[in-house]
Amino acid sequence: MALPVIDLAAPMPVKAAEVERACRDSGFFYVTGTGVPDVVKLRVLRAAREFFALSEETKAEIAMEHGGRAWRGYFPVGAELTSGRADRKEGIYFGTERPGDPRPLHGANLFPAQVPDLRPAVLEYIDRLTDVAQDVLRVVAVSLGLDAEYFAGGYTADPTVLFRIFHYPPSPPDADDWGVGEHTDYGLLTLLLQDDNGGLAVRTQRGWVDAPPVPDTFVCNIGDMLDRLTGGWYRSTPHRVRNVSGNDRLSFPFFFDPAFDREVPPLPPVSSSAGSAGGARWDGQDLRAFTGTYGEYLVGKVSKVFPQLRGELG
Ligand SMILES: O=C(O)CCC(=O)C(=O)O
Ligand SMILES: [Fe+2]
Repeated sequence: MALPVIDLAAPMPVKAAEVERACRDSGFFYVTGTGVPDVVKLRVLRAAREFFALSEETKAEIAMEHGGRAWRGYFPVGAELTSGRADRKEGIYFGTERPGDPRPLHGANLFPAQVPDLRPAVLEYIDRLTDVAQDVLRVVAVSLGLDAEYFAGGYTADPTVLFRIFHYPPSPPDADDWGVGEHTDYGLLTLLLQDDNGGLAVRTQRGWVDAPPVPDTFVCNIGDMLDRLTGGWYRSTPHRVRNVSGNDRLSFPFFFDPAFDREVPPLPPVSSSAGSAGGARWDGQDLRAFTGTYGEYLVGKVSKVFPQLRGELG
């Protein structure tokens, strides 16, 4: 029942077969052998913990309201919605540091003066994880019968990178709200670092399966774009979080998505049964029906998450 662990240092044919199996099954697996040093993870964990311990007033100095259309900054507990319902979490939104880039969801990050190490920690983490994501996509490409550089030379040559740090306060055991309500991710690939507390669960074909922390790994999951590109051959699977550990939980999802200005047409079918393989999607949406750039798709999605900021994205 446990989710598989895939070693990125394994020979390509081995890892490609494992990735294919995992992506057709739940779309969730762990990656190890990524080469990301512990210090890079510890540094971002430590700085995040320091940030969330600040007063609400201090944290609000980098509130998302100050991030404009770059869609960056801090949001307090209860401000972010999943499927219209408030999540029990607070967090900070980041992305690739690109001061002056006027596109929605691009631009400069907001960093807190009170935790000076957060800036270098986050920027280093984003750099490292960008390399890991390109590596995972090489394996995904090969698993689909494509050239290893298919993504890096195309959809993700200039990727849309969003990085978030979440703090989930403890939920009582009988809570009926969620840290993050059930959802799928929007893009190609998500890589998640989490602390020791657990709480993430995945809705597989066999029922809900926990994705607890596993040392020296990231949780990796396929997003809607890869589901769409493969006509449902690879599944973007619903997941949710409830932190019943009794402790404060920190998690670090890194979203790796197609270039903002690119159209994302479906790939050629990988097999005669691909396209119908997945059956109806969990939310009844037909991802293949979408046309336009990835940016248009993404802006439509995120404006539902923070309705009060919708105007910024216009
Ligand atoms: O915090 C987690 O474990 C998962 C977060 C998540 O699913 C998301 O941000 O899309
Ligand atoms: Fe997610």
